[in-house]
Amino acid sequence: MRDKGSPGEREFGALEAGEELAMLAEMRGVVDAHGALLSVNDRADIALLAGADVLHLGQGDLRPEQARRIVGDDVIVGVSTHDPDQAHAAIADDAVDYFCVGPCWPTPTKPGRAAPGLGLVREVAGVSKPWFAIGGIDSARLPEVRDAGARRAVVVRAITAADDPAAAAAQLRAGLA
Ligand SMILES: Cc1ncc(COP(=O)(O)OP(=O)(O)O)c(N)n1
Ligand SMILES: Cc1ncsc1CCOP(=O)(O)O
Repeated sequence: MRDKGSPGEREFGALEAGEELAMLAEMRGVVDAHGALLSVNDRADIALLAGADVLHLGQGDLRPEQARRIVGDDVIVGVSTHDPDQAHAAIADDAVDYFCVGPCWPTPTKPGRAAPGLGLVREVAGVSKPWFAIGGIDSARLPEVRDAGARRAVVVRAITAADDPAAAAAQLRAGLA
């Protein structure tokens, strides 16, 4: 769950911790019904209390080893990275289970975030720790992202802004198979 920059956040302000927990409790039921994972953005305390499967950290959040002290060893911990140093630090960090590299293209979902582009994807291509390309990716761009070496991708608008989100997700999945 990521509320940052959402229409709901713009209209009602950022979620209070209690509101976020209540929403996560509802989402737990939905993700379980679909055999999916429940991922919490930024907040280790909320991930622990929500029984999340995944905690995703940005560069300005708790460091992975600090977050681990809160969520323990059973939660999957991931990190956003935006340059080679950050990516190699995530690769070397035993507290990190996966990492993301991007934005691959500038994206309105992350206003003001400079895009390292596909160069960063190429930098980490072949690394054995699981990693995802992120930022500005849609089905049309997926072949380029794959050619750069990515086998996994994170998208926001390509699904949330699609006329048919289920079809868009299926097309993306097929493009990564
Ligand atoms: C899988 C995945 N990737 C990235 C995010 C993070 O979004 P955000 O908090 O806006 O960005 P960073 O601060 O981490 O750069 C996520 N939740 N999940
Ligand atoms: C959270 C985040 N971090 C780098 S780009 C991004 C957002 C990606 O959104 P979109 O898929 O809509 O470009």
